[in-house]
Amino acid sequence: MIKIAPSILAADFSKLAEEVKDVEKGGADYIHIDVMDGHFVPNISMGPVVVEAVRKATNLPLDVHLMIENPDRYIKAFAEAGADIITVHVEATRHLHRTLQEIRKNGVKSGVVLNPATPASTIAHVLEEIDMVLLMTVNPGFGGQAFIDAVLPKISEVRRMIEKRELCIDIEVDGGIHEGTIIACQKAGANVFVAGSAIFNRKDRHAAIRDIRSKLVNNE
Ligand SMILES: O=C(CO)[C@@H](O)[C@H](O)COP(=O)(O)O
Repeated sequence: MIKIAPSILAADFSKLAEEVKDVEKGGADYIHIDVMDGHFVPNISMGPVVVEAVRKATNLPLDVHLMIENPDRYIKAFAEAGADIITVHVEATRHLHRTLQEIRKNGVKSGVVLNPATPASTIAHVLEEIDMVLLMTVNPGFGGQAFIDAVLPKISEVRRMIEKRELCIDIEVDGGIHEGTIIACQKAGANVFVAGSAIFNRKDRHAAIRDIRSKLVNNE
């Protein structure tokens, strides 16, 4: 199932509810929320109060990407704030298997994130515990960066790992996703596409979502 997930990091925060409603109307499938702690990544963004505010603005699933050290401390808070999917970084999580189980215990779908430099083999032991793998196609921390092509073989590798074990797990890609990069990601095996600047930097967000989606095969 193809999903388009606008990343609100690139939205206008002075009218966040309007921005979220606009992309929902324009055909978004998820709302992607980037949580940064100024420690795991060199930037600070939003926390559970923003997730709570976005929850009130839309019925779309909220896909919450935790770019924070020791995410265990905040899983309950993000679940209570209204997250539907919580993803944690392999590189920032001390006891990954336990953390992923904790996410599901809180009634939320669980996902694991890999930085561009992190090999696919690091998640082989947790595939049964997850609903989604998020493969970063930029180094996390900022919007508007250039897509790293070298991640493409890892997308195919993760897709093969999932198929070999006959699991039903989404592969999401995030960073530098736009009309020119999305096709290669789909061909490699991704089915969930995060886009920040490619959507929010355009005046007509409905057209932006439509244009991105139109590049994909089986795009319903
Ligand atoms: O997680 C991140 C950045 O760390 C992303 O979600 C960005 O927000 C994507 O922005 P674009 O590359 O699409 O502008």
